[in-house]
Amino acid sequence: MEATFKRPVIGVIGGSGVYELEGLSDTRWRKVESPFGDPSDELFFGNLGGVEMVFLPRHGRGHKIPPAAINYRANIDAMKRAGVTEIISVSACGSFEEQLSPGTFVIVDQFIDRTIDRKKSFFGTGLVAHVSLAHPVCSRMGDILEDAAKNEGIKVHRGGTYLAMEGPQFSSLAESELYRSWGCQVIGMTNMPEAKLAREAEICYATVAMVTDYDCWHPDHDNVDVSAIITVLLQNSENARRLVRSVAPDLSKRTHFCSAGCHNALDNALITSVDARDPERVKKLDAVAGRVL
Ligand SMILES: CSC[C@H]1O[C@H](OP(=O)(O)O)[C@H](O)[C@@H]1O
Ligand SMILES: Nc1ncnc2[nH]cnc12
Repeated sequence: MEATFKRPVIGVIGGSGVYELEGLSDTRWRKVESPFGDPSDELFFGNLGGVEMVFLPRHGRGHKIPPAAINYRANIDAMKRAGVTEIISVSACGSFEEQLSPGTFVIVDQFIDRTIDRKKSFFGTGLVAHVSLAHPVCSRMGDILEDAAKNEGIKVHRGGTYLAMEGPQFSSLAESELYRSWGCQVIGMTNMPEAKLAREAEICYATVAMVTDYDCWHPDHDNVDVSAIITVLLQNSENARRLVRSVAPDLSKRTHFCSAGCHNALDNALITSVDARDPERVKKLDAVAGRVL
């Protein structure tokens, strides 16, 4: 079915240390029901100079949910139901490179998924789909985020591979060295399967990975711990807020579907013949895949 153009609604998924989005008007927290279960929290709706915004704290307000227990499917499904067309993921991360020092914002462009115990697809038995993840983040959003960060005087690095680990423990030194030898730039515990699910839901997705530490490989820096991460995050939260405020109007200027193809990710993805589909699964996919069902 032809896609119908929907006006941009900017979603923000806030990670560690980012539990609210200030500076919006007409704000309200509202529960959004999902057939995939409970999202991490209510969604926070608001308006930023005419731009519709929807915010979700990934770990819930008060940081109650660990990375592996986050219901990523419910979160993305709820965002889709709320009309969100592009998601900015704001995440804390460890750095594998000397020059990516704490405080640097990395606009990630690739992922390696080492998570093991998470639901990673909306599809499955009864309705099988395979989307492309060759380019797992939206390059158009990446361009806008990079320009905005530079304009705001934020130290930004364009491109980089985010190693998604299962956690909740941080890496061993051997793992940290392994990921460095693979050429990864940053490490975190949450952006997979989030990015995969956003792609299946045809929502543009971009990660702003805020470096908080050097994990445990750097001989001149202490091994990462939560208090060090929070200290850096608090120092950087104003930068994160300025970046979001600065990109929202630019993202909302889009008058066509995403030029990078995110809004058409399901065009050639479904493989189960119509008569073999499980009606129950099809029903749950009304928001995520209704366009192609
Ligand atoms: C608080 S330390 C580890 C924690 O921080 C990152 O969370 P998020 O990606 O939501 O900012 C990392 O992925 C871990 O979940
Ligand atoms: N070193 C690290 N490893 C995993 N997740 C992180 N989040 C912030 N720093 C991290």
